[in-house]
Amino acid sequence: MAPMIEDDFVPTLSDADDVSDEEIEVEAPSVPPPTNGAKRKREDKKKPTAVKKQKQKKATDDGAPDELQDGNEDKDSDMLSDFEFDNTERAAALGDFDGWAMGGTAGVDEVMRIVERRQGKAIAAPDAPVSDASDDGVEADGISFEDGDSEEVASDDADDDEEASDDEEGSQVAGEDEDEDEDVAVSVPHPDDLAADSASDGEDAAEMARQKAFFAPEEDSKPTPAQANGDTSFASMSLSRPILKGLSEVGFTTPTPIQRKAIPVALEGKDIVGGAVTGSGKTAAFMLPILERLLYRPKRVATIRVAILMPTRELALQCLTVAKKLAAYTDITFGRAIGGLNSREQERELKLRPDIVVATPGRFIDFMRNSASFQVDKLEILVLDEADRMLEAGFSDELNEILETIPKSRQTMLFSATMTSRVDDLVRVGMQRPVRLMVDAQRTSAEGLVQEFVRLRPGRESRRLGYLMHLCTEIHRDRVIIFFRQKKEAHRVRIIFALCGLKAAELHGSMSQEQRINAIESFRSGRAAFLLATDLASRGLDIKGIETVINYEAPQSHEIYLHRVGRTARAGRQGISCTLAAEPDRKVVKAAVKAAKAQKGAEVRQRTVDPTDADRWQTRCDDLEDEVEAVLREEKEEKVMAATERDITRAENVVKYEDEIKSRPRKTWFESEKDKVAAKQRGAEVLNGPAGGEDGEGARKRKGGGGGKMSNKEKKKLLDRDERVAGKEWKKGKAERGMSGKPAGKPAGKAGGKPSGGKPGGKPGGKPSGQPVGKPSGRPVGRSGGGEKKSRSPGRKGGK
Ligand SMILES: Nc1ncnc2c1ncn2[C@@H]1O[C@H](COP(=O)(O)OP(=O)(O)OP(=O)(O)O)[C@@H](O)[C@H]1O
Repeated sequence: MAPMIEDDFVPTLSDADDVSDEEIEVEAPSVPPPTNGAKRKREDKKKPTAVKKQKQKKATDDGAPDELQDGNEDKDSDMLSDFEFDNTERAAALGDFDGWAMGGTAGVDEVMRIVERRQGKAIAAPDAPVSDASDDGVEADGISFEDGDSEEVASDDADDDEEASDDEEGSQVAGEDEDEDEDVAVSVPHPDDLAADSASDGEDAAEMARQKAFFAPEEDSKPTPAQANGDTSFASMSLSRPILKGLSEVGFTTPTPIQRKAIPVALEGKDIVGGAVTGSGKTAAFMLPILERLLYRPKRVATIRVAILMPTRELALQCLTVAKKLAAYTDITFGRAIGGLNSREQERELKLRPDIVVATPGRFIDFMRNSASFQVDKLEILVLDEADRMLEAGFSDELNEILETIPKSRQTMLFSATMTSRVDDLVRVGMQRPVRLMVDAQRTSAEGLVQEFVRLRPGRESRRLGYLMHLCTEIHRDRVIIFFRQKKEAHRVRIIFALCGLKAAELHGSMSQEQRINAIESFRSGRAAFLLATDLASRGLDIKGIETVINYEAPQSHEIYLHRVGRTARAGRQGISCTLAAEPDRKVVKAAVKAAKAQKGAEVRQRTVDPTDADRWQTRCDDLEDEVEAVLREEKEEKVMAATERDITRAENVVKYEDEIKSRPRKTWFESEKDKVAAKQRGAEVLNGPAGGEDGEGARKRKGGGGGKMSNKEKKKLLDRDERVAGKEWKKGKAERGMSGKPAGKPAGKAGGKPSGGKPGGKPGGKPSGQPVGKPSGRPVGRSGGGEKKSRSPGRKGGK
């Protein structure tokens, strides 16, 4: 039985910390901590005023030396009464709370500009409403970007988290438009589906036994006195006043089921594997106990205590916004390590050692390696949101490096709407007897979701766009997110929407971060009625009032389908998903319909579209083909011109700031471009089946349309191989890892790295430093001192 949490006693972070005077002396909050190596000298060095000014500008200043160096609705009537939110009170407050109200320059729309320019002289506007896109807009609120458009930068951009987007969009490297044709995701079974399909009863039983041994039994926490009296509010959960004030500010009065389960367990410091349907409040489920525990941290020494890792930059930004709002009445501090945003600015924030760092893995590693002031050796809590995604092959290298650097002795929490319970996946993360908290049955969709399917009969697949246009002009006309498998297709359809006068924005990995955020802002604010996105946007995005999700094609797996359709019908609201289902989409559609039928209360319906309506639109779109090509050409020309201008500015800056640039130590990179491509390939293989060797033949055949199913032997082989690779990676020693594909120059062991604040790791004979109270003891600590900061790698990429 879990111990009762007394009103006045909440286990705190680092209660066991031995805070020495030495630490206090060296760690004045605003002064960067002393450290070893050349990097410190650089940080201490006064920068020229010109450079400072440059840094304050947004990333659109292509020539700034930083960039050179960094190269790198409320339809409240729709609320379900049994969703256990307090609807009445929330309605008023929630109207104001929007995790995406973070600014952005909505309206900077290249496609619209080109289309309008061309429409002025070329084609007559169709009889549809005309877009009012303009170039004015609100300035981004505290977000500055890196120049993601530069090819030179992109090729060096090891801190870029494009893995997330690119994996989801196929194996293509962002920015390489020429290769788009290779970016075709073949409709083949997802390995998870295969595993589920092929698992024999014997394997099931063995896995169940392993899970029983691996997970701690879930115990009901003893109700607090308030709860015993029937109080189900947050106030009954022993949360402190500042947290309750934050909650009331955002209008959360009653915990959702996952929050009710997770908060007490997380407050005890236990590891958690949590799963609950999309839009059910998982973010607050891990954030609230973290904030509560941080209230009781020792405050004399600033230390990074919590890292929250997300698979995409947009999610990280969203999570940060929500966290800051919940923490509005506390003194808890936040930092970012998010790809695509200005890294100097983030580095400055991180130097202050914020309590919580919200990060994407690539940028997190970049700071671990290249910023001496980024100390993660005192990390006490690690959260992986969208954890099943983070555990996929595309992220395994990053995750391994992070896990081997941060203290083994920590609390780890994993959350996702499609959370895996497979022990092999979870063992990798180094969890200790985690508590499994699965609120909803596996593979369920939100209660308020109606799932529509439009069947495209054989021979009518080529009319897909005609169907989409009909749906978007006649049926689902506002607050619609449309998912595509390929960036290229999303962009093409975006141009067609613009040519037809439909207000749309697009979101995919070939866009700069600034464009990505502007696209979300444009959709969020209602300037764009449609958001045309790839699976970059399928997970986690919480944009208020999305009424409909359209799947232009079904995604690769049922899991991704659930995440996509989960962008609507969130937090007890109603929503519709509409999937265009032709023969290649069969497998996923079948799984979705089967799951929905098994789910009590889930509504599935078939929508019929008159073929002549679809044909009329298709003909119209076909007629626009030449115009689409012309727009694409103009876009390309503008890109080339912009790149040339950037090169000139860059060259001028190299000359102008030569001394400053040379004085900086070079960065080390987590992955070379080649490594990145290889990692993406591995991710794509896991999703689509291997592309080379014996298995590759099968994959090629499938891609070519022949033989769509993997044999049982192929499935087993794929799974076995993944398990072997994962197990090996995790067990490998540092030295061994250093020799196998990790970037050259990475030290195999500790090289004089001093833990943050000069405190030696681990109290002699005591609990390892940073071990939260209430944490089950006995976690094997694989490294001395609960984590050493890696020394800066002498390895250098490229050579200036
Ligand atoms: N206790 C609560 N009361 C009212 N609204 C809530 C509560 N908790 C969360 N919400 C709202 O529910 C919505 C969904 O929350 P959140 O984004 O955390 O869902 P999620 O479970 O992480 O979804 P996904 O699986 O898609 O990432 C948000 O708009 C949030 O503001």
